[in-house]
Amino acid sequence: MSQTPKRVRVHHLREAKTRGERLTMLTAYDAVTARIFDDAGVDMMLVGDSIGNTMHGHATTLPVTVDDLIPPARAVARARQRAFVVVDLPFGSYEAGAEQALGTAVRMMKETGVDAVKLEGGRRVVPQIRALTDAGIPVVGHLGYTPQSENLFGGPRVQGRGDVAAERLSEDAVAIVEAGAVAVVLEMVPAPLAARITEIVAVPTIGIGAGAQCDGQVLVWVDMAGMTDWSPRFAKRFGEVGAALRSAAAAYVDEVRGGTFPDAAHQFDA
Ligand SMILES: Nc1nc(=O)c2c([nH]1)NC[C@@H]1CN(c3ccc(C(=O)N[C@@H](CCC(=O)O)C(=O)O)cc3)CN21
Ligand SMILES: CC(C)C(=O)C(=O)O
Ligand SMILES: [Mg+2]
Repeated sequence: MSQTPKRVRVHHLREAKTRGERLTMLTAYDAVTARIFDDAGVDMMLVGDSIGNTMHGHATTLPVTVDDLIPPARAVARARQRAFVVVDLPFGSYEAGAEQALGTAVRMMKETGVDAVKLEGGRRVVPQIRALTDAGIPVVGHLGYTPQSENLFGGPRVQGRGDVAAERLSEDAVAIVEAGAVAVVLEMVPAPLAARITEIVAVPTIGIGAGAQCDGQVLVWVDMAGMTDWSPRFAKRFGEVGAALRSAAAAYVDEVRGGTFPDAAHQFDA
């Protein structure tokens, strides 16, 4: 008899950090993959705005809307048995201020069943994080290279190099944690700086291209599984699922064309 595993809840994140247990996070955009990742023991699933450049065929995350993210977030939350589910607040849905962020986040919570929302930025989003936290909505922060600001950064670049930038990034981390962030994603941050931020904040840091000293790691699942021709340097391919899928589809095409599928086992008698 299979038992439903105990759900990862917000307080488990801080407990994992205290115990020195590393947290694992992957993106998920649908129920099929969410079930597989949950079953594999992934602690947290992110319905990321990376759905834009992965599943929706955009070049970046910028065109992604709240309406784009709600159905996938609902599917992942529904499929989840154990993992903590987070949805990104997409570009343009929270920057204007606490009121806009609250409207977006409340809608996400009401319509999807996720556990938390994630938004990008440091001190500039402190009022938003405070308002959501006050409303009972857990917020995950995101610092370093924040892809929604790629036009300002001039592309994907490591953030926090040099003493001044490192100090600014550390202060941003402290500020968003003080505002209520329950975890902080650190993207493309020099490993020693990510290690220092990990030491000074009480909530878990989740790294992506931020070294091994973070409290957890996150990857975009299509990068992790080897579904694409190219992925960022920090993303290791842990499988060749793209090649496996291509070969399954090619075998299907061959058998249909050759008349060997469907066979007796896959059709119905009169
Ligand atoms: N598939 C995918 N994987 C990701 O990790 C990811 C997304 N999509 N979309 C949202 C953001 C955007 N990210 C990106 C996108 C591009 C690079 C990139 O082009 N990196 C180059 C240069 C890095 C450097 O300056 O050293 C690389 O060669 O890795 C990195 C992170 C990370 N996130
Ligand atoms: C890269 C991760 C952290 C993310 O924000 C996303 O997948 O959208
Ligand atoms: Mg994102």
